[in-house]
Amino acid sequence: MFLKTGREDALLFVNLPSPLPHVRGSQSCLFCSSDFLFKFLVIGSAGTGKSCLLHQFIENKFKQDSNHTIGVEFGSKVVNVGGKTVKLQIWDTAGQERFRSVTRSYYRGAAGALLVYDITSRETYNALTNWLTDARTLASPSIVIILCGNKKDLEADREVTFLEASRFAQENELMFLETSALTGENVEEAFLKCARTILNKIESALDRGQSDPPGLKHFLFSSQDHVPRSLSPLLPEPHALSEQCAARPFGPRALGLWQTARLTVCSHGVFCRRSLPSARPPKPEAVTGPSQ
Ligand SMILES: Nc1nc2c(ncn2[C@@H]2O[C@H](COP(=O)(O)OP(=O)(O)OP(=O)(O)O)[C@@H](O)[C@H]2O)c(=O)[nH]1
Repeated sequence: MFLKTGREDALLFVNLPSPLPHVRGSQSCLFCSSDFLFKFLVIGSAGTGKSCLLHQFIENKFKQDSNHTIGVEFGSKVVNVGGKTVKLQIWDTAGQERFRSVTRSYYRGAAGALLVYDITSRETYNALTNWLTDARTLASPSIVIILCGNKKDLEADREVTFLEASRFAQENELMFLETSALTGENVEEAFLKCARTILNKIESALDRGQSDPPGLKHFLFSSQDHVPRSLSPLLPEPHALSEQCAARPFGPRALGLWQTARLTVCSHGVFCRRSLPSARPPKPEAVTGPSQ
């Protein structure tokens, strides 16, 4: 669906026609049927249960044999948030110190993050400030972070009280939940709460008439930054989709987000790369866009 008026113009890029002609038949492209794509990170010290939280969220079951994550792992899920379909593209990072430089390279473009500590380990709680510093400096300043006190099921071994963690969250402008990847308690809530807040931010920025509010690009689409180098050669050239978009009634404000549209292609490329034809040169109108 393509929309023409003010506010919706800015949403144009997340309402691409589904399916796109050049990806027709590609059932694997979840992005095509989503209104939004948010890049999420799961960060926190080793052993806090980040991989188990992601697994519980995606598979609805506890990951029994979870090993230390090497570098990063990836998962995605389409959820419904306030009537909008949102694809969460979730990067589960390694908590071990030796991978810190690798995980630091994944912050860019993240719209949301789950910052995880283990309620039975004060050490993991004490490390939160360092993780937060990384998130605040390496991601967009508008990143939405939810603090998750995981392993809520291990009440007898608790070392961090709910009250002190909720104070920490308040002081650092974080949302807060205690979760259990084992029982599933509050796991979906954590992801959805974060996604809902991001969506509210986007919508209130657009309501204020900001077609390109600070951080919006980060919210809408992730860039190629997180695409593994091995996949990069498989991605289509940006103009493969630009041409498609240029045939649509762009409003002047939407043009301000042209660069964002180009990034969409990259996201598409990851999921639809087999269906995309080889790139054709862009038409001159693709640069200026037709007037309404
Ligand atoms: N009781 C309980 N155990 C959990 C929970 N979540 C994770 N675990 C256990 O905690 C251990 C570490 O879980 P992981 O998910 O691998 O931890 P991680 O944070 O991804 O660790 P790294 O990949 O090294 O950063 C595993 O033995 C899990 O079985 C939980 O909610 N409750």
